[in-house]
Formats: sequence, structure tokens, C-alpha cells
Amino acid sequence: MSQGAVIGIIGGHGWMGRALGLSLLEQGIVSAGQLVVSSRSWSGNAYRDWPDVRCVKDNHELVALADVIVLSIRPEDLASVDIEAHDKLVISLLAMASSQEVSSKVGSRRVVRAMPNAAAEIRRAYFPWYASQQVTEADKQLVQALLESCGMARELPTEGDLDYLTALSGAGPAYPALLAQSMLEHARQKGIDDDIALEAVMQTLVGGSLLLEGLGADPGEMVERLISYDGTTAKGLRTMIDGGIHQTIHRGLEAAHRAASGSG
Ligand SMILES: NC(=O)C1=CN([C@@H]2O[C@H](COP(=O)(O)OP(=O)(O)OC[C@H]3O[C@@H](n4cnc5c(N)ncnc54)[C@H](O)[C@@H]3O)[C@@H](O)[C@H]2O)C=CC1
Ligand SMILES: O=C(O)[C@@H]1CCC=N1
Repeated sequence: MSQGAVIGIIGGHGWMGRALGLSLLEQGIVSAGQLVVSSRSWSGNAYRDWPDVRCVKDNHELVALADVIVLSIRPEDLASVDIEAHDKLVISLLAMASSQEVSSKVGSRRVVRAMPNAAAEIRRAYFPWYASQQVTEADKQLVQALLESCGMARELPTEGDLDYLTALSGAGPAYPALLAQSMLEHARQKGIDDDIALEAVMQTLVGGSLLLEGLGADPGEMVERLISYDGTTAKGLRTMIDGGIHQTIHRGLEAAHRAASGSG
């Protein structure tokens, strides 16, 4: 699947790096011998069940061993990465760093920018990616195979689209978490036992999401259907809509998009 390429993940013990590394191994996309990970400081070894994974401290060693380099560090740590990738394929998972910036920092014009989300941990990420001009068709096939180990991967036509999706899907798992937090707070205020409140919120949000996925239709259709039902749900929905929930969500997405585009 990975055409025998050695994959090196800089930051491979971090949240996203570990999710990608373990997904690749668990699904047999790469063998343990094909994976090298580096970290500045690691607490516990996420790869303890895979003794043939090479864990290094020195990114120069990783670059020498790897055919494909994945950058999975925080954007503020990009300045500390002192490597020369010699035009090897580089996949950057960084928000707020353009392919041009990554390219000049790591010494490669074969740069792909990809945007995971927190659901990569359970292999349910939406993982869009954008390839710079020097990325070949064979590179693209490899990138798609690597990223879809974490969920659903999709090539995008422009880098601007990737900046937008950073705000929408990259940050996205935080939005249902916010909704859950708010619902839970309200249930507790109404005197519902903590355990029951949590169980009700989780089962409802997970069940509702699975239902939407199964319907595969415009989510607006479900909202409209429940508004026309004209029962208790309609009362709740109308009050939220009239209170400006759409505008609030759109403002939040705008703010995240501005940050992702480097203008926030
Ligand atoms: N966590 C998330 O939900 C998402 C994160 N991202 C992007 O993924 C990237 C990684 O984020 P996380 O995994 O959440 O961060 P993290 O902080 O969990 O992991 C980063 C890892 O990089 C290591 N590191 C830092 N500098 C290093 C260096 N010079 N050499 C080797 N290792 C180094 C750190 O020790 C740490 O283990 C970020 O750029 C972020 O924008 C994108 C979408 C979602
Ligand atoms: O919050 C962040 O900057 C990263 C990128 C998108 C999700 N997490």
C-alpha cells in the first residue's frame, strides 16, 4: 500500500502524530520497520507494542532514514525545526503555516498540507489535503493512502480551501463538545442527576450524529421536518434560531478561518 516507503513523523508522539502513526500501523499501511518518529520530549511510548518502530530524538537522523516526512508539531515550533529535506515529499499537518513557509523552512518543494481533526484518534477524521505543484501523481496516491488510515481523506483544489476547512473540520470536533457542554450545564441547572445528564447528552449527540450520517441528506431537511411537526422540538429550535444561533456559529467559523489564514 505504501510502496515500501519509510515514513518519518516529526512530533510522532504528539496528539495528531501518534494518531497517524498508530493508524498506519494498525491498518497495515506501513510495517513497524517503515516508521520513524521523533519527539522533543515524550512521556510514555505510544509505540511500545511496535518495537520495530524507530524512535529518534534527532530530526536529521529521521530525515536521513525517511522517504516521506510528516510534520506534526505545533505551528509555533516550526521555527525550531532545522532540517534539509532535499526535495523529499513533506506532509505538513500544521494550521496557520502556508505551503510556501513550510517549503522554505524544510528545503523541499514537494509539500502537501493536510488538516486532520481530533477524531483521527478513533479513525473517524475528515482529513482534507492540498498538494503544491511539484507533488507528483504517485506522491498524491501515497498521500491519500496514508491519510485515509485516519478516516476520510480528500484532495482539495486550492490552499485557500484548506485554510477554510481548518476552521470547519480541523477545529470541528470542538463544536459538538461545546454543544454538549451547554446542554449538560442546563440539565444540571434543572436538577437532573449528573450521571443521568451526562448519559442523556452523550447518547443524544452520538445517536443524533449517527442518524444524520445514515440519512445522508441535507441536515436542514431534518430541522425543517421537526419544525413542521410543530411540537416541543419546534419550540426549542425556533427559539434558538430567533436568538441568532446561525449568526453566532457563522461568526465563530469566520474567526477561526481568519486565524487559519494568518489574519486573525
Ligand atoms: N490537535 C488537533 O485537534 C489538531 C491539530 N492540528 C495540527 O497538528 C499539529 C500537531 O498538533 P498536536 O498533535 O495537537 O500537538 P502536540 O503538542 O500534541 O504534539 C506536537 C509534538 O511535537 C513535538 N515537537 C515539538 N517540536 C519538535 C521538534 N522540533 N522536533 C520533534 N518533535 C517536536 C512535541 O514534543 C509534541 O510531542 C499542529 O500544527 C496543529 O495545528 C490540526 C488539526 C487538529
Ligand atoms: O486549534 C488549532 O489551531 C488546531 C488546528 C485545527 C484544530 N486544531
